[in-house]
Amino acid sequence: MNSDSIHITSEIGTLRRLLVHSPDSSLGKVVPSKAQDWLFEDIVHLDTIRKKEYDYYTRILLYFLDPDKIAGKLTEIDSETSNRNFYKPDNAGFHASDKVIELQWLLADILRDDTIKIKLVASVCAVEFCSYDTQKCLFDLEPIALSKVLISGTLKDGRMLFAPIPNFIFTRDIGVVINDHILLNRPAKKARTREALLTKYIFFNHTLFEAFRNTILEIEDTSHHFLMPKESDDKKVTLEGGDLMMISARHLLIGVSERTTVEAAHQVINLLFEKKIVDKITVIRIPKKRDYMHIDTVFTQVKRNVWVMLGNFSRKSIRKEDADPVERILESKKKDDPIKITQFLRNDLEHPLHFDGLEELLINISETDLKCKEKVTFIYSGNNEFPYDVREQWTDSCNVLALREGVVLGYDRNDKTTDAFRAQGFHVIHVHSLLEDLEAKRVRTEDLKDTLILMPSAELSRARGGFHCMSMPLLRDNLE
Ligand SMILES: NC(=[NH2+])NCCC[C@H](N)C(=O)O
Repeated sequence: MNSDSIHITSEIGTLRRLLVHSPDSSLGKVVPSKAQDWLFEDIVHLDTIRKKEYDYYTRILLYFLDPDKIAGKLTEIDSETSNRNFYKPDNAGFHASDKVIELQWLLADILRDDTIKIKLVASVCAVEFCSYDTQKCLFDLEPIALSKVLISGTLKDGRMLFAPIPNFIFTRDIGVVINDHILLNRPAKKARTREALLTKYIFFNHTLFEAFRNTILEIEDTSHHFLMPKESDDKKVTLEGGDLMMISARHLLIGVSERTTVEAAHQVINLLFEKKIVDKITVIRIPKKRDYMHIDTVFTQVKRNVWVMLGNFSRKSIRKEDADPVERILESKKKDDPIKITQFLRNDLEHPLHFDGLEELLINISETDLKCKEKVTFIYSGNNEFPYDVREQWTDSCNVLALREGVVLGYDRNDKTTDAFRAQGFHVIHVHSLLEDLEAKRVRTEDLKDTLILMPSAELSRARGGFHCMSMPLLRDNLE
């Protein structure tokens, strides 16, 4: 990749390149009593999640980002005899796209260098408390076999060396591209530690990222945290990509949430302002709650002037204007707003701006940053009707991925949210029919406008992330 192969200045510019990880065998190892530790809501059926769900995601991504790999070839790719080899990163028939980039494929690549292999195996063994013998056994593995073990935790003979990392499919959380810089995460949850380690080695060692070595940013714990008598949440530095959104060329959003601490936001602000990478950073504090683990579970952007969000974070619902007076007065006594928004400007740190509600901020972004002249509109989770609003937010109605401005991927199970998309004039199409139309050349990807593409989701949604989480964009066109 050349030096313009990593560049992100918005959430909706045409997507050109991203990092993904398709469900590996470790998803089939989650057991009920462990599911919560491993951050899954339920156990999933491996074959279904791969064949009937995630493979459709791969197909649609390739159709949009790297069509030569797929257009007109689906019958052959998906024939019985092909055995899904096209989708398996360890197989010679793997698509090996450099636009829809699979992390396991990059991992195997860097392991071909013995020096990197020694360092990475030793680091993984240190965090996983492996014996010296296990370390030696890992070092003796071939790069492809080793990449599989480092991810799944299991040897070919079925022996388990350490826990799997089933959340590796949520590549969003490993970091974020901010203009031409890559900010790496520090996971809040132990179950995600190895993901951060593996990707750090990939970014620092794979030739794909050679031109970017000097633009990788990391943040660390401070002496304050080490010296505190007991772990204080806010001084701990944890940061996950789902809480970061590069919303316009000079403006970054940071969520302070269950996963990202105030101290991490503080460090990111100082670091990015010092290096003059952005001019504006807005901190959005949401409740530390499993339901809203990152800000991208609460809202994402669809078009310059269209956002999908959970109505509970709406100023209107906070004020409860429609409630009867007694209820309204009692409610207004509660000081704790569910959301607190503070915007820092690089040139005037002492005078941050405050926003009353999420809509106010998003309208400001559309109008001020993105110079939008049209009316800014909101699509609410579950059409803003209780209990569908919270039910559908739980299954990621607010977590869509924009392939282009106005063309987004979402789950097919969020019916009321889908109705709300329709009501705003969006065309809704299921990925099965879209792929058929594309293969039959009845439609071209560039013809799609204002479209919600519905993706199968029965198993995927149990892992508690949508397509925004399942993507780490590396390159998007700048918005005009
Ligand atoms: N950006 C996101 N919202 N990611 C969702 C991650 C879901 C994952 N099971 C976790 O709890 O960590």
